[in-house]
Amino acid sequence: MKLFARLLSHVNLQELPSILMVGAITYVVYFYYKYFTRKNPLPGPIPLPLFGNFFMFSGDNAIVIKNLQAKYGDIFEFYRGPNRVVCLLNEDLVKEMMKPTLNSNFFQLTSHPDELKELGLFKAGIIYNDYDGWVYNRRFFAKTIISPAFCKQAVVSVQAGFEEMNRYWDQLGEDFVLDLADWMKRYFMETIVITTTSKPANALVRYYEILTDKSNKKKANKGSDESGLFIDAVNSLFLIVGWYEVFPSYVRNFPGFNIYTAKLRKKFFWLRDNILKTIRAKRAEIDATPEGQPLVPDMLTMFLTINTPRDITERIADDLHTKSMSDEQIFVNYLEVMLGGIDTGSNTSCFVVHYLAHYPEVKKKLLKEFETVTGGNPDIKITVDLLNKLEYTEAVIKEVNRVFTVVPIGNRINRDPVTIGGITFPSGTSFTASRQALHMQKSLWSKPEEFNPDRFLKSNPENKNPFYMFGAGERKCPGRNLAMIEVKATLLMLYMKYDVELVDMNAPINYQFIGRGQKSAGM
Ligand code: HEM
Repeated sequence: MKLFARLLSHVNLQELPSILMVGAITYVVYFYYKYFTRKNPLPGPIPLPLFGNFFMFSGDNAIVIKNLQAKYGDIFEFYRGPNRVVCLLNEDLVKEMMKPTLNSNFFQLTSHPDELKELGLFKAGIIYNDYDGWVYNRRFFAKTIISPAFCKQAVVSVQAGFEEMNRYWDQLGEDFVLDLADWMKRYFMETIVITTTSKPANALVRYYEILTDKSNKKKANKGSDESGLFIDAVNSLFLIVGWYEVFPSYVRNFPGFNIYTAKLRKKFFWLRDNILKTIRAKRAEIDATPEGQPLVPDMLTMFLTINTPRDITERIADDLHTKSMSDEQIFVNYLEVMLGGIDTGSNTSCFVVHYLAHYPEVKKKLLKEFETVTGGNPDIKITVDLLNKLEYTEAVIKEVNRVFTVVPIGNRINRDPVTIGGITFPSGTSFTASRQALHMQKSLWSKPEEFNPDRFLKSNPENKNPFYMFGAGERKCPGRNLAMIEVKATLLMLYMKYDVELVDMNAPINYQFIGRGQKSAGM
């Protein structure tokens, strides 16, 4: 940057437009020279310099990829920003990538995780860490989240969150048409924040206030106080992280884009400071709790006490990972809980509601299962044991995810050269697998276009098929157990209390996979 500034100081201002023009033309010529002489070219749409095929992906990525598959076949390429991505769309092509091998050739998820350095996410937490850092963080994350004490507490929080939402719905009255996608997003945010910190995010109450505010003041100032800013920053997380993942620093800092980058950075660092404050307060709270008095088994308390004399994690640490976690490390893990656990759960729940409205026979069977396990009591205290009995509900959730996969695509980078589909790719190639396409493969699923939850019943052989709702391999979703608890409990409470109808039965699910304004329409 300094060199660039020094060069500029020698330039006559009148010559600047011509210099910029020559620079731009040189870049475009260089980009297309590299593009047309690339190794192992695959079919695929022609990219734009800097942006690649970014503009094609403005809607639902899974649908864009499905359309590209129809045109180019099961293996093709596109450009994410200036980086080439090889897209793989059948089980034979992805099986090597999805093997559950530790430190596999496909450990890395993004091509330039170092771009996340500016946000403090590179070599931290789980998603953007190197292998050793990942092992440490993932071990604590995954073991915390499946510990019986945590799951028990999570069920309590989910039920309390639903009851709170229920009170607002009652106050809104029977004739009020609910935007379920908005409510679910807020409800999942509330329950995820409570299970992580034991402190409310006030996401539900704020939404209720905004909906009922006659003066429109709250609507206009929706992000202005602490909880509003928190909700807004969490809602923008995917966008912020995605912006850094896709666009290298020279694009992010390009005049014009730099203003947008600064806006995203501001939100991110506000959130970081806010979360660090919560973590420090929790640390102080633990220190002030007398020995012998039990600590609440939320995720922060577990992280903060790992490898300390107050360890409440039922000894999830081992001889190799003896360090306690720093506030910074805990911050990134908390951020990843929100990145992984809010939109996924809320959208899955909405998609199920959509499919149940269209498949009354399935809904009838589901309601029967709810009736049986609860004895018909809509106010029953929900427990993990009760949720484990919901086999058909689990089958419905999986089948909805098969036909409408909530995280439809996933990325991997190879460490060593690899041969896939007879083509050898150099190390560092970016691959994208479409989980949605794999879930529709005719050779694996009988009549894949048909919605049939029975295929996921334990007695059905299709239940053993490779299934990617939670991904696969060493990076398979560590939150899957919690996710199933939350979604099952939510559906149980919703359908035991309400008869849910869609406003518009003809409206398809309106979904944009990127994390940006994800919505399920018609509810
Ligand atoms: C219905 C809900 C959920 C779905 C469908 C889902 C799906 C996924 C998928 C597909 C992956 C990528 C796996 C791969 O690349 O092979 C993933 C990763 C991840 N998920 Fe989830 N997830 C859900 C809920 C959660 C929850 C509740 C949490 C945390 C509380 C969570 C945290 C994570 C994390 C941290 C990763 C990254 C793992 C790694 O890179 O090692 N997810 N999830």
